[in-house]
Amino acid sequence: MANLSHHHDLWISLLSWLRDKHGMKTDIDSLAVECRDAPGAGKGLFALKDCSPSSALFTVPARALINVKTIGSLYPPGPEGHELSPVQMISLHLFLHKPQEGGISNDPLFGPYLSTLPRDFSGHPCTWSVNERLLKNDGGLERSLLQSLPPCVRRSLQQLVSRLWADWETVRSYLRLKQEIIQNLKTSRRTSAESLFSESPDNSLVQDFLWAWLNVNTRCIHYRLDSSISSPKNMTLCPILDFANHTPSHSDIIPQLRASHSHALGGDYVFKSNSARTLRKNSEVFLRYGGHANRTLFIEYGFVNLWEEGSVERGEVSGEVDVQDLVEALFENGPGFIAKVVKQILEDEGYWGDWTIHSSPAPAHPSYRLITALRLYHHLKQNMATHLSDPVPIVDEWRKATLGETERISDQNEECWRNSVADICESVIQRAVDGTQAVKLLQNPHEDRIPDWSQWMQSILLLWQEELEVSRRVLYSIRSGEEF
Ligand SMILES: C[S@@+](CC[C@H](N)C(=O)[O-])C[C@H]1O[C@@H](n2cnc3c(N)ncnc32)[C@H](O)[C@@H]1O
Repeated sequence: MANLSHHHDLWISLLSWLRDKHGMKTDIDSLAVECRDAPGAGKGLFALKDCSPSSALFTVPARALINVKTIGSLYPPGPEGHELSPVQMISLHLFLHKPQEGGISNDPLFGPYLSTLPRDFSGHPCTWSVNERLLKNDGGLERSLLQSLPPCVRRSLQQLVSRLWADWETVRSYLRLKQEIIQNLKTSRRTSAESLFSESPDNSLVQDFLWAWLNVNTRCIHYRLDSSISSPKNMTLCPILDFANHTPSHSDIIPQLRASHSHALGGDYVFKSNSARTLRKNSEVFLRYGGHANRTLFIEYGFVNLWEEGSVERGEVSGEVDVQDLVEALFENGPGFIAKVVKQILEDEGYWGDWTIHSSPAPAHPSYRLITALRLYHHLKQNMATHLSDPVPIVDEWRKATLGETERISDQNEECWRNSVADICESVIQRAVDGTQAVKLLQNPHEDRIPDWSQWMQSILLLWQEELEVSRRVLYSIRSGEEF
């Protein structure tokens, strides 16, 4: 109960800050949502009243957002052009002003907002990876959790975690050059910088940066600050909105910049209800984070969309599996130096990687990128005796089929790549069966300390189940002679 009321107090403080400091309207006519417990997903946003389609839900003043426009002057470029990226800058700000355990943030600018951010990311796979490295021999639990993940999930996670470590190093180098940032902090608890600049900083500092970085990664949304739509600056942390959980089917909240500010970038952020739906009082208000595959949701956000066993295979739920490791292994096990040649050509032509199989739309199918890569491999393999030293004519034939100038390279080539897809599906099926078995054997080592264990296991099992059902379905398509 104490915890519940603590959260409620933080929410009330946030609203007071938004109203008194930033002039936000927080009466029920202007703020139609509130933060409540969302079982299985932490906190969530809920409607305080019925809201008709396209009605205003709330408007967050521009100055209450955390982005390069509102904090950029605190973190100017360093002497040798050392500039922080938006992710690094916002992460640094959160890192410097992380709330004390069980307390609030002393940040004079955004304290009441930072105090509402989640404190615990122990179920996020990025945390498992960082702790495995920090705790070394004591990181056995984290190691077995990581080893229980499907290989493609582990691989995507490694890429994400590499970004985290690179950002941490950049932020440390920046602070080393601009030590006055820490020296001038009046209210932050980061008053001493000694360990920060040592070769191996205290684990607690790394974990605080991880907390900051995960908040940025899981809560920032697109917000136009730069005239170029693809600029990395176009992101922000946004109070209230960042309590919205994801649903794959639709968005109840539609972000938009206030029309009267459309000439100016970085105006107040207005959120309206969906134009095709009425929101019912007390219903949860969802934001669709994007059409992400479950492995992406898992590594970026630490959860997966829930679905019923069998529904991917029945075509009711869409599933996707990344098979890059198996395709690379196929190339590596090919004759001679073929792997090197194939990689070089596919990289040059923009077809390296992102090789997936999909359960929908029917028929379940390999991605075009996967078919294209396999076509090249088999064409080279069939002609390597004569052409590997000069693959230009082979590549030309492959390119023609890729660009649709010819329908196919040859019937034999079609048969070969289809057989490879079937082999890949069989491998995925086998390892999904083994992987599921291994996860079921994993034990919660500290029942009292990991209350969310069964939820973590459910997510990992669903990732394996998706691998199983998608690959079975694609194998069925291949064996039935489906054309893709
Ligand atoms: C933008 S925050 C949403 C608010 C968050 N639930 C909280 O307690 O502050 C994103 C995080 O919420 C959780 N989340 C969002 N949608 C979810 C869902 N459908 N199922 C489970 N967790 C979800 C994940 O932990 C994710 O990283």
